[in-house]
Amino acid sequence: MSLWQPVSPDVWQGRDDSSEASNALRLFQTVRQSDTQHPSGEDIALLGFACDEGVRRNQGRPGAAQAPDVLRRALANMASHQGHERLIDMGTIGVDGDALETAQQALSETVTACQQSGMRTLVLGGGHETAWAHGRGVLDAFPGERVVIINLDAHLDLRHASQATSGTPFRQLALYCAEQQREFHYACLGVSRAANTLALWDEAARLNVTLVEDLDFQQQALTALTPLLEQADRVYLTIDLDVMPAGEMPAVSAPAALGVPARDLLPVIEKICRSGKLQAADLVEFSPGFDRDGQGAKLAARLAWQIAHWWA
Ligand SMILES: N=CN[C@@H](CCC(=O)O)C(=O)O
Ligand SMILES: [Mn+2]
Ligand SMILES: [Mn+2]
Repeated sequence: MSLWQPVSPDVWQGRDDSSEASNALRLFQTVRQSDTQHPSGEDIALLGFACDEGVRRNQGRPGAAQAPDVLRRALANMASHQGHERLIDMGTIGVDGDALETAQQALSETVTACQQSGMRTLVLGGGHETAWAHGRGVLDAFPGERVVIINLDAHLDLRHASQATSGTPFRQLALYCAEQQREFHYACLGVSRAANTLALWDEAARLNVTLVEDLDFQQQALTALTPLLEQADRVYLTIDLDVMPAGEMPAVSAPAALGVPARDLLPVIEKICRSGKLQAADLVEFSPGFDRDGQGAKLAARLAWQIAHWWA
């Protein structure tokens, strides 16, 4: 089986208002496909990662493998504004059975190639195992540069485990940086004290992670961003959708009891996007089977929509 899967033509579909005016367009009419267009330096490569093997290994609720096309469909009918013309859909990378590491390697290499050709990368899907692949791809594209990883998440994902899971990506990235004598810069914003054991908090302290708890997000998150953005050469933003309250975002592997509402997340996301340093972003842990009337998909797609818009 090929790990790379093209996007089916029935995914990017929506309401056609183009007879009303030449700029009455929606994303399905402006997103370009990689096989028909040559990417340029200004483009944002949209990549799906159809994978939930990391969630399965982490004893979670599988389903995140279905995320890429569900999120593409939710994006398709949204109005196309500034920045959205830069989106170029490069297809989806899947996982063959339980061969997670092979799929992660494929995503990592694709991200590095896109980044080195001057594109930025927006990855949709996967459990948080996406971050080991996406983050490594960015690190490999910019050796010698200071890459700051900003994770909006209820969980630290610094687990110590015998194999890669959705709970280990930032520990893997920390080890990877240490092997290369690179500094590891990691911030976890929106983290829940109740959802992470003391052992994980100790690990975060050992790795000098910048932390803003869910309870303090409104007061502290924007302030905490300033030094992070100043010290960065490049930023990798990863959004674990379980950072939001379960009532807003039911469609995740591990729903948050409290969470940070999207309204509070968005100013932080905007500041990161407008910093001029954002190189890569992803939305992970979306699990469509747990959605309610497509509301979680719409909200996740709106975050992706804002990122592409503010990135411009
Ligand atoms: N991606 C990470 N997920 C959480 C899952 C927690 C849970 O299943 O309750 C973690 O490992 O901490
Ligand atoms: Mn996570
Ligand atoms: Mn999480």
